[in-house]
Amino acid sequence: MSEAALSFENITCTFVSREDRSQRYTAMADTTLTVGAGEFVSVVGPTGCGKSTLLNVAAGLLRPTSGSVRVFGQPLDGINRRAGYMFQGEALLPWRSALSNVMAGLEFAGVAQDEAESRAQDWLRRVGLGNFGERYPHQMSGGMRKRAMLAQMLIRDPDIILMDEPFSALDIQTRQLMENEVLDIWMAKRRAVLFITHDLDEAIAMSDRVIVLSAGPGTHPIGEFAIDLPRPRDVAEVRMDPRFVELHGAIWDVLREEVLKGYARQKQG
Ligand SMILES: Nc1ncnc2c1ncn2[C@@H]1O[C@H](COP(=O)(O)OP(=O)(O)OP(=O)(O)O)[C@@H](O)[C@H]1O
Repeated sequence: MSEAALSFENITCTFVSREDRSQRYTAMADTTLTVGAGEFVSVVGPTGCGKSTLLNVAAGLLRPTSGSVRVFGQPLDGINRRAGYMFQGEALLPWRSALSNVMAGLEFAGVAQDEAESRAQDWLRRVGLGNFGERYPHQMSGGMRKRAMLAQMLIRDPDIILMDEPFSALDIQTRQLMENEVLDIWMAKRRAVLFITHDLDEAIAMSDRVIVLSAGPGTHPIGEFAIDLPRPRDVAEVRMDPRFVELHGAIWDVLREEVLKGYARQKQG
């Protein structure tokens, strides 16, 4: 069996509590999960349960309190150099054009200017921004900025792709277009993807496997579902598939209670 691209082994993350500095809050407890090479895995869970914490651990930005992370079998120590990430917010440098933003990672890695520029131009074309390389972030729509961020991440050809609700700020049509684009690119490259979302439809439409997290504190996986829908998929059309509806029902059965618990916790403040 080939080695997992990413494996979390008994990960626990505790933080100093924001409410009472003398207390600790256990965000994630004893979490074990893997993402196979070439596998698209989504993690869903109620708001505030620890999804971003999990991604930060995978990126090497946050060291777990206990447990370990392996990247293609090697213990992760520091930043995960084999991963590219795309977070919820805006990550473009406002003083750089789209082209210049997309080539930034290559420049930092010491790639020659000419080559960086031609590869960036190619990636801009692949994400549908071929004619917009000169635009600055404030001259682009939210969807265009997300496309540029996608190109900025993919240009470095990471072996593992980490995405934290990357399209949550987009309108539904733009979002579905981008989800399909990500799937097309993923089908061509088959990198390992860990995709965080609170949107169950998005998770099912895109993934090979969906993992459900419990509400915090002490978040951990409570369900795992193989998504056996045929590929290639169109994220809008696949939702009509009777098997999609069936999977949605089964996963929602597990997720519902946790969403209610998470909501109640938030209301308590
Ligand atoms: N640096 C920190 N210090 C203290 N508490 C933290 C820290 N980071 C996260 N937490 C807490 O850990 C829990 C999990 O946070 P996290 O951001 O991972 O959740 P999430 O599932 O990504 O949330 P959302 O669905 O709102 O994006 C939350 O209760 C949060 O308040």
